[in-house]
Amino acid sequence: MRAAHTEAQVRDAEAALASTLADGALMQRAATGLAYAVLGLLGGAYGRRVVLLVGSGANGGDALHAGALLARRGVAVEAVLLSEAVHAEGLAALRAAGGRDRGWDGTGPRRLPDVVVDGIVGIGGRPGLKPDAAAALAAYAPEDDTGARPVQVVAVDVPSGVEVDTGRLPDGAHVRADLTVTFGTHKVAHLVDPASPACGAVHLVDIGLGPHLPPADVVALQADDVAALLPRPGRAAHKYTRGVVGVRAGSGRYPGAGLLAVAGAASGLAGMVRYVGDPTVLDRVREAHPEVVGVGRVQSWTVGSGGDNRAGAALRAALADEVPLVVDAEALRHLDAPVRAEDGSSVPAVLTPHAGELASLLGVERADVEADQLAYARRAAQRYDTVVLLKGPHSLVAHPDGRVRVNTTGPSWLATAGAGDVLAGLVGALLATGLDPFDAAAVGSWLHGAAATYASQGGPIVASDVADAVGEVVRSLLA
Ligand SMILES: NC(=O)C1=CN([C@@H]2O[C@H](COP(=O)(O)OP(=O)(O)OC[C@H]3O[C@@H](n4cnc5c(N)ncnc54)[C@H](O)[C@@H]3O)[C@@H](O)[C@H]2O)[C@@H](O)CC1
Ligand SMILES: [K+]
Repeated sequence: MRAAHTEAQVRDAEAALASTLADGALMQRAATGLAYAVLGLLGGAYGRRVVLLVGSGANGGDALHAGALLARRGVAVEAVLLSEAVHAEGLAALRAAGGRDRGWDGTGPRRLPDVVVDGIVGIGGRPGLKPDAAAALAAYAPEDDTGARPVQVVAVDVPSGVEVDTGRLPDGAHVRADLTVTFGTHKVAHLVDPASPACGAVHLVDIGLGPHLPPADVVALQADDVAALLPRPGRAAHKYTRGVVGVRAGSGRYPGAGLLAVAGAASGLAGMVRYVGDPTVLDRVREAHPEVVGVGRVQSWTVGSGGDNRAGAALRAALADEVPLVVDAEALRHLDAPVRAEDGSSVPAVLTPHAGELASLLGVERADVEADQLAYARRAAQRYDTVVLLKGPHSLVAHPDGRVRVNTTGPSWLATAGAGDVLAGLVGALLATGLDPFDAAAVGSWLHGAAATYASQGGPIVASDVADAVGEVVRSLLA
């Protein structure tokens, strides 16, 4: 499990740990990890040039101490001090090791360095960069019109300027890193979009914080977590004990969505798939998936993918069964908050909106959701009193109690028509096997992304490729 903590949680844990250690020991651990990560990126020391952008706090102190270690190894290190007052011990260490420093006077370098280290601000930073910091960054790590850079940028702890606890980006400038070296635990911004791409690759340095950290509210499941949650048929299993998933999706207008939702549901995780819906879709489903059967009892429903104006009726029919369900696409438009069966009892559900659909569920603008995904996913989970899977490059699975699982699997090629239909069917199948909605949504989105990676191999894919690859991913997890 990759855990992401908030600034306050990190500060409490650091205080508890620091009280057991000599002064400055934690910063030394952080700076050493940072220096070795930079050395790895440089691929050597002699002849390499590193510039440190240094702000007023301990984040700048990390950069200065790492710079000292790099300078002792033979790297040419120059610190650009962006504040009158920087970490005094760090600066002394850098100077003693032969590193140079200068203030920022608006003039850029004669020759660009190999790596720029962003020690402007860490978890104590306010959003955005001050004009001096933004100008120094642009001078030492210039970008062309496409955003490409000749210089690699390593962020200390977090890319300066991003919002650490929310994953939001500021209105103004922020650092865009190739590598972020963080300490003790991940921070929310490392996992949550739109901030997470600004972190580049994230490298975690263990500074001994683990025992002092509380359970994280924001986590990302890893392969072993998913393997542990995967349903496996017992020795005495038969198709009904493994779970029956029903699909009410697709329409005369969008027959393919029905087929793809069935393909996701028919990944082999549940014991049986039923399709209930448009007769023309049913014929095509039977042709493509001869194992799929018609009306009967189910342990879960997937409703709404590629639906038409009958999606409301399909949703009501599914809710009436009072089994767990996935509510997707068109069916989302017919949901009341909180999600309840007709008799008022609560029904375990997973809503699977993309940002636009989540915006409609909450009566806000799509751009607002995209800018503040964590907050809006949590708000929807609370308002609808159910698990919400907000689909995106890093999909969020939000529980009404505030916990969130971030999905980090899947290539950009997964942004393809019908991929959401496959996901809805897959999560429905996992619900049928008995996983609770939070687990089914998180495991489903992890498998969906991993299947896309497997199918893509770095190239283009279509949605049915994703469904076809789920079995292979499950096999490798179980191996
Ligand atoms: N606390 C600890 O025990 C450890 C902290 N570490 C480092 O310490 C960092 C946190 O240090 P600090 O609490 O000193 O805070 P920061 O270094 O994040 O920065 C806070 C300082 O920057 C100024 N500032 C805030 N927003 C700014 C902005 N947008 N532009 C320019 N200046 C701004 C503030 O006035 C304050 O002086 C962590 O991110 C990590 O890098 C590590 O050394 C590990 C140990
Ligand atoms: K930073």
